[in-house]
Amino acid sequence: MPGWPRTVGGVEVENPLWLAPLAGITFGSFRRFHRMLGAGLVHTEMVSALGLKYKGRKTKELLHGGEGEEPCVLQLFGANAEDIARGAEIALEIKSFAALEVNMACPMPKVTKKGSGSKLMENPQEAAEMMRLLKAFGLPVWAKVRIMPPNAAERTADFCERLFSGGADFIFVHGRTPAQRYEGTASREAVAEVARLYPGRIGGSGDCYRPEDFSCYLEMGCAAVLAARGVLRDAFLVPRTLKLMGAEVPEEFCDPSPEAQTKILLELGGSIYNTEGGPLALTIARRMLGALFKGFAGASQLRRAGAMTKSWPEMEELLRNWRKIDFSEAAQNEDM
Ligand SMILES: Cc1cc2nc3c(=O)[nH]c(=O)nc-3n(C[C@H](O)[C@H](O)[C@H](O)COP(=O)(O)O)c2cc1C
Repeated sequence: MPGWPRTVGGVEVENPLWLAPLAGITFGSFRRFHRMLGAGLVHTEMVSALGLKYKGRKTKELLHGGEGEEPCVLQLFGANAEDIARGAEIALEIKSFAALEVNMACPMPKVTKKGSGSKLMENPQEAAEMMRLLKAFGLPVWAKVRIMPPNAAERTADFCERLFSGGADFIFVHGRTPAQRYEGTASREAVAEVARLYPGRIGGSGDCYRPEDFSCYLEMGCAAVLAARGVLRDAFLVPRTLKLMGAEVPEEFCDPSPEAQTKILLELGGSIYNTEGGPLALTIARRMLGALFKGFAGASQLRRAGAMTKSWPEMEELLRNWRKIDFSEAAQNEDM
C-alpha cells in the first residue's frame, strides 16, 4: 500500500487494516488465513492470564499459530497486573509475539464480574500498572478499551492518558460504551476525539462492514482499524478495501470465482482440521459459508446443505463437489 510498511505502536506492518481479536475465532489457522488475504496484523483471541498461570492446556492451545501469521499480537485478559505479567511470561516461553495487549474492552458479565475486560476502565490505577509491568518484557505494550459512558468520572482520553503514562505504546478504542455491549452504533466521533489527541497512537474499532468504514476511521486520524464482524460477513472485505486504498492485491482475493472461493475455504477448513481439530473446522466452515459465494447461483442451497453436514470430511466432500450438484430440484421444491 502506498506509504507502507510503517511502524505503528512499535510494530512494523504492511498496512493499517488489521484482524481484531475475536474469541473463539481468531485461532492460529484463522489468523494465517487473514494474513494471507492481506490483513497487516492479526490478534490472538483474548487469552486468560490466570488460565496460563494455572497451566491450562486448553488456554495454551489458544497461542498456537505458526509460520505466516506474523506480526501477531497476544491479547491477555485478567483482573490484576501481577496475573497479567505472569500470563505474559508463560505465553512468551511458548511463542513470540509482536506486542502484548491487555483487553480492557470486553463487556460480557463472565469477564467483567471478575474485574477483567471493561471493568478495568473503572480501575485506571490497576490498568496503568498492567502497562508498567508488561513493559519489562521489552515488547510494545498495547491496550484495547471502549469509550467511557457519558456519566463516568473520567473521559476516554483521560483513561488513555493514564495508560500512556504507564507505558502503553498503542491503544485501540472501540466506539461503544461497555453498557452498549455490541448493540447500537459505534461512535466514530468519540474515537476520533481521542485519536486527534494522540496522533499515531490510537486504533479504531466498531462497525467496519464496508471499505468506506475503514477509510473513515483512518481519515479521522486513527493509525489503524480493526476488521471484526465485517470479515465474518464478507471474507474478502480486507483485500477489497486494500485495493481501493491503492494496495497491490492479487485479483483472486478481490473478485474471486466460486472455484477460487471453494479452494480458499477448503484450505482454511483443512488447516483447522489438521491443527485445531474436526469440530472447529466444521463450525468455522459453516460460518464462513455465510461470508462466501455471495451472488453465485446455488450459493443459498450450498449454505443449507453445509448446515446439514455432520463432520469436516462430509463438508469437504460437499465443497469439492458442489459445482457439479444440480440444486435446481431442491430450489424448485423451495419455490413451491
Ligand atoms: C464473536 C466476537 C468475539 C470477540 N472477541 C473479542 C476478544 O477476544 N477481545 C477483544 O478485545 N474484543 C473482542 N471482540 C470485539 C471486536 O474485537 C471488535 O472490537 C468489535 O466487534 C467491534 O467491531 P465491529 O463492530 O466492526 O464488529 C469480539 C467481538 C465478537 C463479535
